[in-house]
Amino acid sequence: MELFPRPRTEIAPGAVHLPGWLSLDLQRRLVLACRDWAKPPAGLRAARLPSGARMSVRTVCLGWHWYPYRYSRTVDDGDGSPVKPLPAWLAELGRRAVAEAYQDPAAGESYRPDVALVNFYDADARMGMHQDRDEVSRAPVVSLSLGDECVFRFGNTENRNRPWTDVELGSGDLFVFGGASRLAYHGVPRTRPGTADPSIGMTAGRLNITLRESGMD
Ligand SMILES: O=C(O)CCC(=O)C(=O)O
Ligand SMILES: [Fe+2]
Repeated sequence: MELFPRPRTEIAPGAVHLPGWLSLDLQRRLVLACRDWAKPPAGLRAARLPSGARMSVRTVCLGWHWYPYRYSRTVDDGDGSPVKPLPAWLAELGRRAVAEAYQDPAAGESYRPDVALVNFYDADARMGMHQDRDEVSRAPVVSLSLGDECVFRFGNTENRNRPWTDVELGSGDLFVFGGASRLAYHGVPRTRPGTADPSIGMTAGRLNITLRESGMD
């Protein structure tokens, strides 16, 4: 429980932050599910960038497997296994997230996420500024955070430089970006190790789940 709950904030048009959106029970359920999804086959791995460098963040995908810079039904850059399915309950959580972030039940109804990227950050992991643009659909991205807090840098749609807004994302926070912000550059310059609440079942690190509509079939 936070002593001073933070309010819903529109960071940019179409980009909404809802602090503490997930109950502790749901956070626990998601942590357990992430642990399961992380197992091989088609488990957690650090993607290799075209430069040859590995990402410091480790990722497991559901629904469609993402690797720089495309989607596939199989883990083409890893063990070749079929990607794990995206559970219906997680897609439903995504619909609720969009409805509540935009205070628009119809926007929630029509949201059909079919991809989830589950990212695990250890104390040293970070994510450079990038756009989520490998999806054909321009439906919103739903982001759920668990464990350690982080600095989430939300930039502009033109380039990876300023102007940007640094948002503190804590465990249970929801961030939705769609509409005019759907192609905004964003990244995670740092996490805040040791800030996680162990009662959700995570003793170290940060998890982030993004839900997306691929627009593919
Ligand atoms: O970890 C985050 O909060 C952002 C993750 C992200 O931008 C992505 O997976 O594309
Ligand atoms: Fe992203």
